[in-house]
Amino acid sequence: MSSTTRILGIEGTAWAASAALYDSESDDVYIQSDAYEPDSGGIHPREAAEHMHEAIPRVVADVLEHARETADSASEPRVTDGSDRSSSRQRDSPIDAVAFSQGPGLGPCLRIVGTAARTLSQTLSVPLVGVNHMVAHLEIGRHTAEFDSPVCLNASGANAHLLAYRNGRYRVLGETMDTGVGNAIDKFTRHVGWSHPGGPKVEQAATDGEYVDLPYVVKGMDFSFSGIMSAAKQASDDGTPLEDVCFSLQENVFAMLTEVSERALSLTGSDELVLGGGVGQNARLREMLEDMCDQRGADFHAPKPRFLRDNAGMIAVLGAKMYNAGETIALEDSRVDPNYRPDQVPVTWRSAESELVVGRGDDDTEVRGAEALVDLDPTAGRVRKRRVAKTYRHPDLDDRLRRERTTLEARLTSLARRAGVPTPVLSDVDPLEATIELEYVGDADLRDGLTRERVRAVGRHLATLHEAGFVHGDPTTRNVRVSSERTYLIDFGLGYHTDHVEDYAMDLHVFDQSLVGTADDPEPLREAVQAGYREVGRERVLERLRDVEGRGRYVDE
Ligand SMILES: C[C@@H](O)[C@H](NC(=O)OP(=O)(O)OC[C@H]1O[C@@H](n2cnc3c(N)ncnc32)[C@H](O)[C@@H]1O)C(=O)O
Ligand SMILES: Nc1ncnc2c1ncn2[C@@H]1O[C@H](COP(=O)(O)OP(=O)(O)OP(=O)(O)O)[C@@H](O)[C@H]1O
Ligand SMILES: [Fe+2]
Repeated sequence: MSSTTRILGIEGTAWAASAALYDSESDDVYIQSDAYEPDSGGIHPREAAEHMHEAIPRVVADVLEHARETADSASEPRVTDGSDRSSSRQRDSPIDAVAFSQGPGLGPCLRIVGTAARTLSQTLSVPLVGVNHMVAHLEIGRHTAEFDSPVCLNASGANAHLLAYRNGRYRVLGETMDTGVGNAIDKFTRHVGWSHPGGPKVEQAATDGEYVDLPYVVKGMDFSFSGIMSAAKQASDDGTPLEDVCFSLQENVFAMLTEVSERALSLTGSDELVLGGGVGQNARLREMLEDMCDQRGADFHAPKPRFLRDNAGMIAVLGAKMYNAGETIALEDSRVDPNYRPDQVPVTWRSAESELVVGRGDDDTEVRGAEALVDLDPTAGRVRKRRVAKTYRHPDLDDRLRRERTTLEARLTSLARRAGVPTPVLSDVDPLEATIELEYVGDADLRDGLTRERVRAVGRHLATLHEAGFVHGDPTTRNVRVSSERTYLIDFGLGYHTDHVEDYAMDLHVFDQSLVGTADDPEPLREAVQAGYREVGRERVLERLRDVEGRGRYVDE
């Protein structure tokens, strides 16, 4: 297709009133933005909407003028037989379509963007394209990296999640269980009296800091910031120097994001990672991700800052891909959605060949997991697992995590077997070397041999652990080994003792996300886990699971 596509994009989900022109032939992205800066506190939805009301018309007018000025040099719009997409451009329109952020975001802001987009589309007689803001954060990185099938870490203000493409959708492999990563940092800076946005200030202050211990919470590929944020506020109230708190906050929060990204690469078998979102402007976060990818031989790409923070360029670029796939919407379908999730979007603009092929070779004797190097000796029936140092993590944090997890893995693997769940028998533990030796079990990972029966067994096993008062912590389709007779749970390093229903539900949620991320037809399997769980466990946990799944985490003011 030689014709050029020209899309005008509009963004205004929270703080950035932004418009952009994308020209597919030159690949040029012209962006005009006007930021809302609160006088005090965080983002006030009403004030932000007032800002949009005032600034959106201005940035749109500017970009439209640019589009008119450059229209002559773009391929001449024609009104012909309709066989060529460029022919649909109206004779007097300098663009082919208007793309706008349809959600997620603050309702009052989104509505102003929606109205502006509808008006413009009617004035110019061009179609509308409704863009999911989070998918745009992801696609801009895939576009500028020219990666085929990356895992994407979205680290923005109101969100934090890992996405990977499977079966026509971007699946959420993991996400924050409470606030977005930028909002978490901004809340801390508000507490110490710094103005919004706090991220850049924390980055600045962190340069002179020293490491102090703070909480570190990951659950499979999910994570939570509430504990570390309260601890950081407390530490500063108690007089810990702010630069030390900022430094340690960055070290822990970004190490958590890097760890879950590595786990997603390991689970999907992808060797490409892209970063998206405003927090991606942080140099320390980019450094950690780069380092992690280097260590495991994966490619990392972070778009330029102008494409990381909220901007209409990413809306226009994805708008063009969607427009070319025929994804325009009628006026009556253009309503905005403050809770629009990325996995609700049918991805029609990508070819199916870019699907990841996952699986482990039969003759591999050394496997690199997300955390460990695992030497396999099926003949001798033995496995040696070594948690290697992660150079991206602060050495104090790294030592602590590797030692704790090795000890926990040993203890909980045995405890689970005593409770009646098949697990490998342990032969040696060395916490200082972060090494354990255990029995080789199963013929394949569950990921490579998914059946309803096996998944049902996992449901029963998880319920058995929960009834015994602990969680697995990282139940994925790679942390289950299967043979013709048995289904084993392995890799208990993220497990812990707890009697909270919420923790049990999270354990199930982590497994559920891994099914959605790795199975071709996850629905019957998702039902099978719950059926298995119901045989042994409590209904309350399943009820809580539905609650966890239903939580909207997008807008947090
Ligand atoms: C729904 C949408 O409105 C929302 N947008 C959003 O959060 O804006 P974004 O531009 O992606 O990210 C802003 C966040 O990015 C943080 N930030 C900016 N520069 C930073 C830096 N150098 N280090 C850490 N955080 C930084 C800010 O503190 C703020 O919390 C989202 O994408 O979640
Ligand atoms: N006891 C075992 N018997 C057979 N295979 C095993 C055993 N332990 C590990 N493996 C294999 O090695 C892979 C990685 O092991 P493990 O999950 O323990 O490492 P990890 O680094 O914690 O991985 P991740 O965090 O990605 O789950 C497993 O998916 C499995 O294929
Ligand atoms: Fe954003």
